Amino acid sequence: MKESKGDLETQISQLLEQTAYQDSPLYAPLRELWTAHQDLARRIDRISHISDGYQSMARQREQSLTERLNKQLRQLEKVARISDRYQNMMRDLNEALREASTHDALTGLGNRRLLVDRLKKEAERYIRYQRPFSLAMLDVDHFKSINDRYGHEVGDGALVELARVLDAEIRDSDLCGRWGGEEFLILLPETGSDEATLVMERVRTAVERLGIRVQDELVGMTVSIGIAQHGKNSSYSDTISQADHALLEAKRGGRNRLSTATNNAPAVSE
Ligand SMILES: Nc1nc2c(ncn2[C@@H]2O[C@H](COP(=O)(O)OP(=O)(O)OP(=O)(O)O)[C@@H](O)[C@H]2O)c(=O)[nH]1
Repeated sequence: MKESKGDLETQISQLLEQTAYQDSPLYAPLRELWTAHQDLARRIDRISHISDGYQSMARQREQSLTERLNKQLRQLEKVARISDRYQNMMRDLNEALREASTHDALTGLGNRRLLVDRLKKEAERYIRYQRPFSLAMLDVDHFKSINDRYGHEVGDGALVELARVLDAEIRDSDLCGRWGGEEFLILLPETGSDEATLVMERVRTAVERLGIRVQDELVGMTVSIGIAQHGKNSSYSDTISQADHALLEAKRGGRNRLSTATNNAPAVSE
């Protein structure tokens, strides 16, 4: 039967302790061998102890490194989330600013700046391609009396209703904006003054039919409209002036009517 290492070592140690064998010629070499073996075993023990220590140190360092890395990753994720939120906020804010700078707060229609921008573009297109376009300037008739009689809030509500009707009556490619106060401007691309007159007559009738409900009363409202087709050698502001003059003409002619500028001489139609 094979002896285990432990058994052999016990045996040798017991042999060396017995005085009876001390005179044997093998005793001294065996003792030397035994001492060398024990020395070697101690050194191996020490080395494996040190190695174990190193290994556990390395494991600990590895662990703390992983923990530090995970912590940094978590912080990075947090920063990325904050940055995403911040960017979304900035995008929304920019969008709101852009909307506020180009749209009227009361009616939601385009404002004077947006209208002028589009007008300039249409005037440039006219120079390049000679595509016709027309402008219609609208003003609510006797609007002051609505304010005076029912109050400013009802007046505001009437303007909102009016804006909704104007926007509903025109094509998607047209642009209706608030020029200021109770004045509105409609830009009609690809439209000559004859066609613009038809469209605006439809708009005038729609407004005339519109009743603003104030408590039990239905308050009527009408608009006067001046129309001008953009012409050769005209700037966009010339066309605005022509539409404005035509509007004055419609007012002078009795209100609730259209006036179309022809060669700078407005022709009134009821
Ligand atoms: N409620 C309200 N009223 C406004 C607003 N902007 C302008 N107005 C009023 O619109 C009225 C315009 O009055 P006028 O310029 O005298 O013209 P009008 O009474 O409409 O008479 P005509 O244009 O001559 O037919 C003024 O009373 C302004 O205060 C607004 O945003 N809300």
